[in-house]
Amino acid sequence: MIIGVPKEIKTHENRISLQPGGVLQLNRNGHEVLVEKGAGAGSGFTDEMYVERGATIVEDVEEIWQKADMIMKVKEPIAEEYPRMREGQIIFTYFHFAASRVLTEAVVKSKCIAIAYETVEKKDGSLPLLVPMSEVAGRMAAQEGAKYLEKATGGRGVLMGGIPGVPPANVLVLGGGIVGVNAAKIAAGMGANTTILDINIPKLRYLDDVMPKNVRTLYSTEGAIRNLLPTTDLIIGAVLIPGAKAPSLIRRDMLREMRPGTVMVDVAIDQGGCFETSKPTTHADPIYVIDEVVHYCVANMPGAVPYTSTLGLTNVTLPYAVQIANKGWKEALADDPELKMGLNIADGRIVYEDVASAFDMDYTPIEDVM
Ligand SMILES: NC(=O)C1=CN([C@@H]2O[C@H](COP(=O)(O)OP(=O)(O)OC[C@H]3O[C@@H](n4cnc5c(N)ncnc54)[C@H](O)[C@@H]3O)[C@@H](O)[C@H]2O)C=CC1
Ligand SMILES: CC(=O)C(=O)O
Ligand SMILES: [Mg+2]
Repeated sequence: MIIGVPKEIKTHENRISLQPGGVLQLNRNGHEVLVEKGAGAGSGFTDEMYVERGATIVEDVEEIWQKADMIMKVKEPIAEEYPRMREGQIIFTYFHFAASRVLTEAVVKSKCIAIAYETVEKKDGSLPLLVPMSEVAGRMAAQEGAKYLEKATGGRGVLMGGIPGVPPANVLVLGGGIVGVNAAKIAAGMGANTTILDINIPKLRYLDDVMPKNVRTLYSTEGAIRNLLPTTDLIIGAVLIPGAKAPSLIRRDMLREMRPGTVMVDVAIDQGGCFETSKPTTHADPIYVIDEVVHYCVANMPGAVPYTSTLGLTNVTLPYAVQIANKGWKEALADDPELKMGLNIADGRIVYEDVASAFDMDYTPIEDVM
């Protein structure tokens, strides 16, 4: 198979979908890898490193899309990439379809085979291709929150850890999954009073056992959230219903219950966001203010730390990419129920129910396309 690795073109997205060592592994399995010139530079990988491991460097991105049987990306295709997607071509990347009707329609129209990292799912419900990026985004969410709590960036002017004699910041983490736990660890490590809210009681029980003393857990209800808003400094949105649009846990009227300069970091923005007032922002212009509340809604947070993120992402995606390349998508998916969960759209048909229902579009059972 020919595998194409285009350069990411989303704003300030410096990750790449394959590190040089991955090329070697695909070569060893009999596949050819085309890497766009300069695609690894943002993550610290030169063209020479890719060539040394057996890749062909291609200057013209159109040529990569035309020749590749499988395109490996990091972020979802953006408008300028829509016309490049081809019928029957496998695209293996984050799609987050439920957040974008335009993208969903473009992929349906292209008739490509869209295998989404974020819905590959293990039997226990965990999402192996999302985990490392959720770890990065969660840890970053606390860091970014701390930064935007500073006065000069619009925040309340509160130091996360306080000092002796002055209390620390109060941090609410909505969702105690991978993002939430990592956010809470860093926030608590900085000394903040941290509360994790979730609707999964066994998870709260576990977190209560393992988290540091300055982290407490709370069952997530609208009432519980409202009670905390007047004393909260930083809210981190980290809920997920896999494949579906995130639920709006902070509604517009709730902003009035917060103090001016409160900061909200909506990590769940890639699934549409869990605050009603969230809209996607970029690393170039990450925040905006509504009702004196600072909103940070960057949809590709890991893109800011590409060295760490590229290695973390490619550690987990490569074994699946090898399976797809070796067997073709139908056989690879038939052999691996985890990977099968990743198929969202194939041959113009939506086969992931939550994506179809997000936009009231037609749903086709996956067996009909396999
Ligand atoms: N913005 C970015 O750059 C990135 C965003 N993400 C996104 O972050 C989100 C969270 O991802 P993970 O932590 O990996 O998911 P996860 O599945 O590990 O955790 C989600 C948690 O939300 C909880 N939850 C669901 N409904 C809830 C409610 N009403 N109240 C409180 N908790 C609720 C679940 O019980 C679960 O514990 C996803 O949308 C993911 O795509 C992940 C990485 C990067
Ligand atoms: C998960 C995701 O959307 C990202 O890493 O950008
Ligand atoms: Mg994202």
